[in-house]
Amino acid sequence: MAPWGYSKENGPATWHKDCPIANTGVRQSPIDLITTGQTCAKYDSNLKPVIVSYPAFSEATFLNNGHSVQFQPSAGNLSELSGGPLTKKYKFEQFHFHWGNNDSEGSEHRVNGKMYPAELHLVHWNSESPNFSSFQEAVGSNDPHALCVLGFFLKVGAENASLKPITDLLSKVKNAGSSVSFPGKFDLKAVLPETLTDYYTYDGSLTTPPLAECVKWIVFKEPIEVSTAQMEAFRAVDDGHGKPITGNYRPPCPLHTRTVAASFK
Ligand SMILES: NS(=O)(=O)N=C1NCCCN1
Ligand SMILES: [Zn+2]
Repeated sequence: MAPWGYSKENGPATWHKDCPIANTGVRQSPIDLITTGQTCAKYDSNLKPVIVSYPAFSEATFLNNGHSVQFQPSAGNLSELSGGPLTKKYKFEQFHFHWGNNDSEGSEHRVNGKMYPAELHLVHWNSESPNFSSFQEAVGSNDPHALCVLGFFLKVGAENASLKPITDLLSKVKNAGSSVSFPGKFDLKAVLPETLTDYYTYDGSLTTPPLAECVKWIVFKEPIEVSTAQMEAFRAVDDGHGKPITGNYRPPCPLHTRTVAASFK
């Protein structure tokens, strides 16, 4: 089968052919985060702020893999995540983005049906588990919380100086399969809001094949601002078939019996 993607021929509606869990899974991601009514997110006063320890990365690869652009530091990186709903420490693996070809679509998670123009995912794996000792092993582990992904919505506004080193690099990885070694240091901490207190959290999956149901999702309420020019830079990245990636987001999946917790009222 042709590698998966987001076109009519290989997009989310076809992924079940190689990944049956796409249709049979009961904890698939993304979801629509509903804030009022029956199945809405429930405030949980026990939810603490998320704690990140992200020393500036000094060595990383920035890659266009044909379905997103991802920033992956070298194996030695010491960046860690804890707190929030987590009981363990997680190691940073990579970050990547999902976006649309206009400002009314692009995020994977939605809030009361509203999509943002893009969504940033920071991917981590549980580094304290006795059952695996790498990201790839974590994905294949069947552990319900092997991974933790932090999701941040992007909205159009002022230019984001902290993300500029990334958005300025997009033209260098325009072609699918291309990658560059990230020049200099990158301070991911500076991209994030200062306090990581207000978020939704639920048990879900990877939103791309293999769609493994091993992710503790933490999606932050406050969007991060980027400029129109920065959004346009994402929309110029190619998918390997000579076309721009025009919407690398999976539609929302059924909640089934899951509940969503909110760390804020
Ligand atoms: N969009 S997602 O859920 O983070 N999906 C991922 N798939 C494999 C690599 C890490 N992330
Ligand atoms: Zn993602």
